[in-house]
Amino acid sequence: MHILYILGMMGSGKTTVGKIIAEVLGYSFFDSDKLVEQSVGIPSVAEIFQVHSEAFFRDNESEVLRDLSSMHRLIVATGGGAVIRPINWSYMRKGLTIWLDVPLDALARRIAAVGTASRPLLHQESGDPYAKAYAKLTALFEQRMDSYANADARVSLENIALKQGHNDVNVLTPSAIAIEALLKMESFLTEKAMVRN
Ligand SMILES: Nc1ncnc2c1ncn2[C@@H]1O[C@H](COP(=O)(O)OP(=O)(O)O)[C@@H](O)[C@H]1O
Ligand SMILES: O=C(O)C1=C[C@@H](OP(=O)(O)O)[C@@H](O)[C@H](O)C1
Ligand SMILES: [Mg+2]
Repeated sequence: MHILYILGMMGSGKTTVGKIIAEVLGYSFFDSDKLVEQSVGIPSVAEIFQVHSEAFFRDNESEVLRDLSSMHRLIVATGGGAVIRPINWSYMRKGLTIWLDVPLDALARRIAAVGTASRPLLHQESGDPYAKAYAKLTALFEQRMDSYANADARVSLENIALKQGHNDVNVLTPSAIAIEALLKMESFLTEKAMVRN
C-alpha cells in the first residue's frame, strides 16, 4: 500500500486518527486542507472560502490530491468533501481508501465543542451550534453517503462500540479507532491478495 486516504464527514476524526495511523506505520502524514492552505498562501480553509469561493477551494483540493497520488508511504487525511468530485477518486483509487463512519449526532457534538469557525460549511453567526451543525451535516451526508460508501473499507464507530460492549460512540478514543482502521485495512488487503491468487 503506497497511500492510505482517510475519508469521512467533517469532524469524523480523519486528521486526528490519520496522524496516529501514520505514527504506527512509520508513514508520513498529510492533511489535504493544510496543503491547500499552503499552496494558496492563505492560512485557513475558512478564509479561502471567504476570499475566493468553495469552487476555488475544490479546484485546489483536486490539485493537491493529484500531486500526492504519485508519492509513497503516506497517510492522507482528506477534507470531508473530497469524495464528491469523480476526478479525486481517479487519484485516490491508486491507493487505499477508508471511510470513518461516525453518527451525525456525535459529529455535531464534537463540532459544537470546538466551534464552527474553522469549518465554513457549518458556520453560523447565531443559533444553537449543535442544532445548526446537526441540520447541515444531515443535508451534506444525504448528498455524500453513496460516495463515502465507495471506499475500500469502512470503519463504523457504532460497530466498534458494540464490539466493546458500549452503546455510546463518544467513549471511543482516537487510538481505538486507529487500531480498528488498521485491522480493516489489513483484512481488505488480505482479501484482495486471495482474490488475486
Ligand atoms: N474519537 C474521538 N473522540 C472524541 N473527539 C474526537 C475524536 N476524534 C476526533 N475528535 C475531535 O473532534 C474534532 C474533529 O476531529 P478532526 O480530526 O479534526 O476531524 P476531521 O479531520 O475529520 O474533520 C477535533 O476537535 C478532535 O479533537
Ligand atoms: O466536508 C467538507 O466539505 C469540508 C471539510 C473540511 O475538512 P474536514 O473534514 O477535515 O473538517 C474542509 O475541507 C472544508 O471545510 C470543507
Ligand atoms: Mg481534517
